[in-house]
Amino acid sequence: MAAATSPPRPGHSPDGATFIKALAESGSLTSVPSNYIFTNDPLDQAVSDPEESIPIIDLSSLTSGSPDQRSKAICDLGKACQEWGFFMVINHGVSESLIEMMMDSCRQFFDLTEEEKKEFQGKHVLDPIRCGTSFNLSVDKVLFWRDYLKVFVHPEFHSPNKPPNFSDNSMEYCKIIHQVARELLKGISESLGLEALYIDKAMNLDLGFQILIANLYPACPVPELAMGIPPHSDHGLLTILIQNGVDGLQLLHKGKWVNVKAVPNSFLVNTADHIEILSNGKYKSVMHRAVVNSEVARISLAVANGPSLDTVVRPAEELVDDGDNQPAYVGMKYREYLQLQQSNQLDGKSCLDRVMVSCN
Ligand SMILES: O=C(O)CCC(=O)C(=O)O
Ligand SMILES: [Fe+2]
Repeated sequence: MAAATSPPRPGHSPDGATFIKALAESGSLTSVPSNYIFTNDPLDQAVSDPEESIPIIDLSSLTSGSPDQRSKAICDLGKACQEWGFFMVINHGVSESLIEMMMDSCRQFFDLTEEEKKEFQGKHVLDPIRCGTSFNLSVDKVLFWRDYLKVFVHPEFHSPNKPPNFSDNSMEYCKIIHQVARELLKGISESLGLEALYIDKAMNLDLGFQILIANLYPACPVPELAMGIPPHSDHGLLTILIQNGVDGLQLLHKGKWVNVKAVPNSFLVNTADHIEILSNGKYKSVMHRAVVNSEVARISLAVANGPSLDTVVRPAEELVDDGDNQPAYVGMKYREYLQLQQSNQLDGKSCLDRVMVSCN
């Protein structure tokens, strides 16, 4: 436990990780410790009321609508992927009680003692259960105001054995989220002019790699000086995120940062790097970041839905030719991509640059 006179210094304790939660809640902080100071360009301020509103997709029109409703939903989905790389999903059919239970389990995980959480620290970026602070302490130059738990949940299901209901809740929640992701990917395939199950088959989603990522961003005394998670794109196909009613996610849209004001009970979905690769750049992965606030802790729960680890992802053959649509990305096995992304600093879309043809 941290005494008020000697607050823990995350990332610098002899035994590895200390969590930002302990530091933020120690009552000893009036400012942001220097190793957390993240200087944002003032021009990077986010806007709350963008001229265009963030797209909303009604999942029920996609799964059980009339043919006309389904065609419209596919068209809306394609537009959302092309113009934003982000959309909110409503009428997703996942019960509010399951979402609440899952959120509670995450909160209870972060409320475990430091000693208990350290059991799940993990050592390697591909360890199936890993909790920690910031992003990757061995490479982060500035620390982020974030604690996290990452768990591989598909095709093999893992779970910490504490708190008591975490395993049951995450198994049920992640299974449903996998189905939602597959439904959305059917619509996205069709919006690209491919057959509905194209992405499902090409990415071998029966063995699709799924990671549950719980993020805790404690209240911060001077939020302008710290960053929860810096600008980045996600590595998989689609990330589906919920939060504890506290906003903080921002997206880069047409060169401006936009605050996401979440519609209650919606899923916040973003397209990730492997959709960009597969679509040969027609749909880009969206840059996003999470900011912190001085009032309350924010918890977000992101489920990253990716290809199977052994899939070599490259642009869909149907979308490339020898003329104007030459492949813009080289193929790479998802496992290698993941390892690359998790082992390096989180730095915008630098990982995707490595598979872009123009950079090779
Ligand atoms: O907390 C958020 O809203 C974003 C989290 C995120 O981008 C991530 O976990 O990859
Ligand atoms: Fe992300």
